[in-house]
Amino acid sequence: MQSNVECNLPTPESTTPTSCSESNGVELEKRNAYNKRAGRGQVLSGLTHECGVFGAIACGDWPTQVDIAQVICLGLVALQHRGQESAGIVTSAGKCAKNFNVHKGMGMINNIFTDDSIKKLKGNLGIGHTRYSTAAASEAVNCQPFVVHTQHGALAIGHNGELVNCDSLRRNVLERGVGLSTHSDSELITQALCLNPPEGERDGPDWPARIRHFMQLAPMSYSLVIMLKDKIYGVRDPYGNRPLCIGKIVPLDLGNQTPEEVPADGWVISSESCGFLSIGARYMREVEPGEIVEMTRNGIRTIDIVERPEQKKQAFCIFEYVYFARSDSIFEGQMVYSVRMECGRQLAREALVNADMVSSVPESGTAAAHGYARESGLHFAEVLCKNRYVGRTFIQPSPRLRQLGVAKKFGALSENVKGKRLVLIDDSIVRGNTIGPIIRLLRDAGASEVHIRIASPPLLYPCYMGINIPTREELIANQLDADQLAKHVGADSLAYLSVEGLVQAVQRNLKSANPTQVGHCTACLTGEYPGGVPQELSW
Ligand SMILES: O=P(O)(O)OC[C@H]1O[C@H](OP(=O)(O)OP(=O)(O)O)[C@H](O)[C@@H]1O
Ligand SMILES: NC(=O)CC[C@H](N)C(=O)O
Ligand code: SF4
Ligand SMILES: [Mg+2]
Repeated sequence: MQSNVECNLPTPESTTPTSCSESNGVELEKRNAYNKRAGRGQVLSGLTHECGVFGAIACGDWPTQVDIAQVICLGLVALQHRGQESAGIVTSAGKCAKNFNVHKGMGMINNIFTDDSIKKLKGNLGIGHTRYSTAAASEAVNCQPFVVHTQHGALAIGHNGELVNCDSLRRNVLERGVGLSTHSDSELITQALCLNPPEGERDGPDWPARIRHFMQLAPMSYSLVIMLKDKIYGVRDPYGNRPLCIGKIVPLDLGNQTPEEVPADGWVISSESCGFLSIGARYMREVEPGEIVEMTRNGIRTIDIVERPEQKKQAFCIFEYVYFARSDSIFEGQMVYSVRMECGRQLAREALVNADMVSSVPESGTAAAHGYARESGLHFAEVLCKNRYVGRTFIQPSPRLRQLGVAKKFGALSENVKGKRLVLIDDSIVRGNTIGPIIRLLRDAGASEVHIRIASPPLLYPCYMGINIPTREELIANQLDADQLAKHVGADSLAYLSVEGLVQAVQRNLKSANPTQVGHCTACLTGEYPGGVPQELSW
């Protein structure tokens, strides 16, 4: 085992706010990261997930036979990996509905929704949300969807993302006489949509104009489901930073027809497509960056596509491919699993090792490990068994148990490991807390060499678009280069995928109607933010 090198990593307590006079860049970044995260659980490792949004509407005669609330609930279960703090569903009966039916709560979907609560969520359309907080505390008051009553009826919103210009938009909304009851950027979006558009409205509310107006005020980052009494709007920000896609609910028996040919029983809209088959829906397409889609009982249609400023490129979050999304989801015409395999192949081309076998840190490193194995000709075998019940909601460990760290989560498959020279693939290294104890575990189980290969480049910069990468100094790659980190974690060698390699792997088999517009956000790897460095960060 190699000796550890010294590194000056911050303790979680060192991100406590400092006095107001210490407002140089780093201190400001630290203080704002702390304020923004106030009320949220402490994060010890990894990138924390995002939110998931979901919407469903029945076609044909209403009241419908389609079990809308159950469809949404199952749709949210499929998005559970995107957020485990709280969830909610809001349904509506249609134009004559006096009120929306609302059920929200803290925790996981299966604990929040029971047969009883689902029965009460009657309706012909509805939206749902599962939350990992990025702005405002993880508390019941910030659970989504948000519901407000406007002059023109009720409005509900589910939001995935984070507004980069939250503070100025907040001032703008407050100056127009609107009150806000939380610090949530998603409530802010709800209220911003209640503002009359500058060109005014002739015959009642013009919701598409209001949405367009909001999109001009806030360039990114959001995928939204917006529900009125009898319709749902799906909205993706002009950069396409967060995912959103459309599915069609079709009869269970299609005979010899394709899903495109049969009339829809209903339509769904979701952050990811991974849950569609479980609710009898088929994937149709993505919502395009900047697109506003309207879903009614008569079908779906594009209302508008809002342009990006100054012809900037799309900026879909590349970490959706690396880590966040479920492997069976489809983005840009390709399955996430295939892209992860492609990253592994590329990693083998860039950083081959002379070893006996390839393995992975389950689950998210596994597809890349298979790609690495195929490209290198090395044999793949599992070396770690993951306890799927040690989740984020696990009891706060005592200091003694906390020191055992990831050993709680993984066991070594010692018979596969003994005497072997291993290449171990993980998807990412963030704070560097996970990989060291895993290497120890494998060495204790008899591995003769452990070479670490990471299927993404070093994380160096914070994310202002909704991912919890708090401060530069918490990112281990800003403290140690690959060789130093190898020593620090006790690996025989360590190498990352290059930024160019990652982008190539993502774009190699991508299908786009508009290839010149394709683009991915890599800001946390390169420091190049899609809209330029935000002028006024809310951090
Ligand atoms: O460098 P660190 O800060 O320790 O974080 C890196 C780890 O975090 C993520 O996994 P995580 O354990 O969060 O969840 P997973 O089981 O979904 O992979 C990621 O897949 C890495 O394994
Ligand atoms: N992770 C997300 O997308 C969060 C949405 C929103 N910013 C919130 O904190 O509720
Ligand atoms: S900075 Fe990183 S995590 Fe954030 S949106 Fe861009 S690629 Fe995704
Ligand atoms: Mg992991």
